[in-house]
Amino acid sequence: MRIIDVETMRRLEAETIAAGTSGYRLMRRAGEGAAELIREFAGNRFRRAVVLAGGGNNGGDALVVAALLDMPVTVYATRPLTELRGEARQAARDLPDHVHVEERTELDDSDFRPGDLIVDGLLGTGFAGELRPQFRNYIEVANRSGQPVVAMDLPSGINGDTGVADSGAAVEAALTVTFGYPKRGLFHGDGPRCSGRLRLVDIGLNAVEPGVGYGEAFFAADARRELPRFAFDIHKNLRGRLLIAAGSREYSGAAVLAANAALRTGAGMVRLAMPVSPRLPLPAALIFREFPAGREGCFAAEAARELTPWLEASSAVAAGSGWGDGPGLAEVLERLLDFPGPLLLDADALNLLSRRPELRRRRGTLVITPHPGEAHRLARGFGIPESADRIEFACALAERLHAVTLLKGARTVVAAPDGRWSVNSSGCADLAAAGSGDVLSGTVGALLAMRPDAPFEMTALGAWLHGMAGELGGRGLIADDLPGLVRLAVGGIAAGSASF
Ligand SMILES: NC(=O)C1=CN([C@@H]2O[C@H](COP(=O)(O)OP(=O)(O)OC[C@H]3O[C@@H](n4cnc5c(N)ncnc54)[C@H](OP(=O)(O)O)[C@@H]3O)[C@@H](O)[C@H]2O)[C@@H](O)CC1
Ligand SMILES: Nc1ncnc2c1ncn2[C@@H]1O[C@H](COP(=O)(O)OP(=O)(O)O)[C@@H](O)[C@H]1O
Ligand SMILES: [K+]
Repeated sequence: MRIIDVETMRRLEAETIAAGTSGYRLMRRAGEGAAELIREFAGNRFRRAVVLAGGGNNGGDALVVAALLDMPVTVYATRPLTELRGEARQAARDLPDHVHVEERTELDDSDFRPGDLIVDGLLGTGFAGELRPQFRNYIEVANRSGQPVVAMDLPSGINGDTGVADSGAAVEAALTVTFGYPKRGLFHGDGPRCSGRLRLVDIGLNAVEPGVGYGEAFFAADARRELPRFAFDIHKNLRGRLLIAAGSREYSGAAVLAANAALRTGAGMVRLAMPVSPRLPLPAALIFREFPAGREGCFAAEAARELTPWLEASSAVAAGSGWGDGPGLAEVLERLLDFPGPLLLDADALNLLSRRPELRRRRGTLVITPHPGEAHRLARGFGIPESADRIEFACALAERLHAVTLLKGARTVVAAPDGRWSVNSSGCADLAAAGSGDVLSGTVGALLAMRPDAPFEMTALGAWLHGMAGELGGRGLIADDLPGLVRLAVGGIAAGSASF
């Protein structure tokens, strides 16, 4: 989905309205979509919704939500609802009697209590200039309450174009529901930190013209389009044959996590090559072999030659998780780089490549999945200037290494050597846990094995499925849980579920 700036958003709204859809119709669609997502997010955890309504259309969206929630609702309005204009005025008129409205110049801590779900409809794309004291007060008290906030369109206080909280205060949302198209500010500056989980509601805006906009963000609709679909009578050999070359004596768990994830993502056949026998039980569905190890418990150089029959039997390879560091690994890496299909390199394979950039030659597609530390080492090794802007940095790595580059973190970026890039919308802080990257490498590897011809799309899809698995797991998640949750995310998308 194309990322756009505020001016383009206004133009598309105006054009859609001129083409015959009323502004209020658009606002209703936004509010209805948001209310549905809030119901799903909230479950039965909350006793009351507190809706913060500013004086513009962002407030109007929140009033539509207030009318639709099936729990007690209190609206704190920054100005009398009778002073609202246009569509927001209409939304105020349509509020049912049971919604309790208070016009408040100021809020204090006692205005929120445990069991509240806060809806932020203070400021959206119309926010400009210095935050007025009343809005700053609303934002600060809401953040201080510790109750989860769902932001309408943008977290209030965030500039829709730059993502910067220019006035030093912005809503820290648990969930942001953005309307029509994702705005640029959600992906820069304070945007990723303040927006929390991200969802998009289609409000039927005119389509953005090709070439307009700024890059792509990957949402559930993109996952629905990209997920490989199989004929009813497919054979396992056509569902992707992945070789995972991973692990060491010290880090055998990494290999097992990657293998589980690849199987649960739906690869037809997964082979796991390790330099040791894992101390953990392996899934029976896995094909496993122990390869020669050096003294330090890592792959020995002889493993490079012995891998040949397995490489010939595979449609993609994922390598590097838990490799550790040993003298034989460079030869193994060289052998893998000769593999003609897609090769995913992660973790220690990337660190090795950073130290030995001359090894970078390739017949097939290379996909790299660095976390920020590994990306930093690659930048040093390959002489790439580091950029504080993660999108720019991922693009520079992709271009220099001629590799589809997945730069991990909140709002993971996937960049292609040809300049395309896509920011992932799914994911949450619960993914910041040991082993979660190993699962990602198995998931992306499986998708590359299924669709070797679409490495950029499959890598972006893998990031989305992994992020969604994290969201499904939530607090207390450990990497061992993730493969099963990836399966649920894949299953939900494949079955056309309305969730996500
Ligand atoms: N149009 C459509 O069809 C659709 C629009 N949609 C929704 O509308 C949103 C855009 O609405 P918008 O343009 O009304 O602006 P909005 O974000 O509510 O902000 C304006 C308000 O903020 C105030 N304000 C401004 N600066 C301020 C400051 N520094 N400090 C404090 N206050 C400040 C300003 O106050 P005023 O200057 O009027 O006193 C005014 O009250 C968009 O994000 C989306 O949610 C969806 O429903 C889809 C259909
Ligand atoms: N704050 C966060 N929000 C969303 N995703 C995150 C966050 N922190 C980490 N992740 C994701 O978790 C994974 C961590 O991978 P990595 O750092 O390689 O972990 P490990 O090496 O322990 O497996 C990546 O997919 C990354 O994008
Ligand atoms: K908002």
